[in-house]
Amino acid sequence: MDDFIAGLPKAELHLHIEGTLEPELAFQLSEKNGIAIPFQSVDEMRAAYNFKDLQSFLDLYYASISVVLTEEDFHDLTMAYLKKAASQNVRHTEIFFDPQSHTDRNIPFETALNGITAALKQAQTELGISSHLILSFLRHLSEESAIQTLQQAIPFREQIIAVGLDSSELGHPPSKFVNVFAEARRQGFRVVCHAGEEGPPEYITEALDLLQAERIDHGVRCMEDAALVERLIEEQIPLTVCPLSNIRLCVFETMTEHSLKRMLDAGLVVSVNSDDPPYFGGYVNENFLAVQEAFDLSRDQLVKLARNSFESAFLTEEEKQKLISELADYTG
Ligand SMILES: Nc1ncnc2[nH]cnc12
Ligand SMILES: [Zn+2]
Repeated sequence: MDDFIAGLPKAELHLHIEGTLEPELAFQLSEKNGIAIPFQSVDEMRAAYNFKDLQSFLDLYYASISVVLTEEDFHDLTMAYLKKAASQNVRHTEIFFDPQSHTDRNIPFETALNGITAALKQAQTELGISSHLILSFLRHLSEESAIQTLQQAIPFREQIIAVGLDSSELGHPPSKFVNVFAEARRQGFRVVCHAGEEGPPEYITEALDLLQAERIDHGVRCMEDAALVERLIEEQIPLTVCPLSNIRLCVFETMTEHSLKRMLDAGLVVSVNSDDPPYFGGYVNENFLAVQEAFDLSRDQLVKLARNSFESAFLTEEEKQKLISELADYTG
């Protein structure tokens, strides 16, 4: 099954570029930029990836990104992820970036954006991997701050396909961001939203009703609300699930308790993604492998998850069909 998963064509739709910083690159950038990190070695840094909940992870995630400063740093960070993704046969990826985590440390919006987009373009030609970029607002900050961030994004509208909402979920419901999402939709951005990771199913409903989210990131707690599950199936709302992330952040105690298999069996449009791979112990293929092993998934079920990833992407019908036919030809 390892080889079957390795070669399976797939899309990755839930990936935070800031969360792809490997300790090795963090140390290189720390030295280059003269910014200290509170670890003596790569091993010590990796050993700190031991979280009790989402917030304990976010504290380290925001502290670690402080070493990434220049356009070149953002380019190198993004290129490292894209090379890894291409090596795992990711054919298309939709990447989050958190501009407020950079503008709040006086890095101009366009420094992060230009570095990331240069890498996306380079990877399209050199690695044959296509990508879209999603601007994610930090929900622990104010709506006013999100509005300012949206304004900074307007000149770069063509380079950003969608807006999303991430960071500390509990206590920061989608309803806090109704105005900024309404304006983003007016500007032509597609809409996604992290909901139902640590937060209750009501946050998923709010994301759909109040933000008009077209895709839910995580959404694993939808299974607590049968009417919501029915709605998500009826409306074919995709859910980008991140199995290893959910275990490392203690959303579920063990993989066999994870809701992914129940979600798949119910007919929800679920895909498998890595979220913040070095922090959670694996890129997309390690996530596929973990759920395959926990639930003894068949080849057909793995193909279904890969097909869902293409169906859920912000691609044209023609682009989707091309990738789906590549998947149909795949025999492992
Ligand atoms: N899993 C996650 N949930 C919320 N915000 C995040 N930012 C990076 N990873 C995240
Ligand atoms: Zn996420």
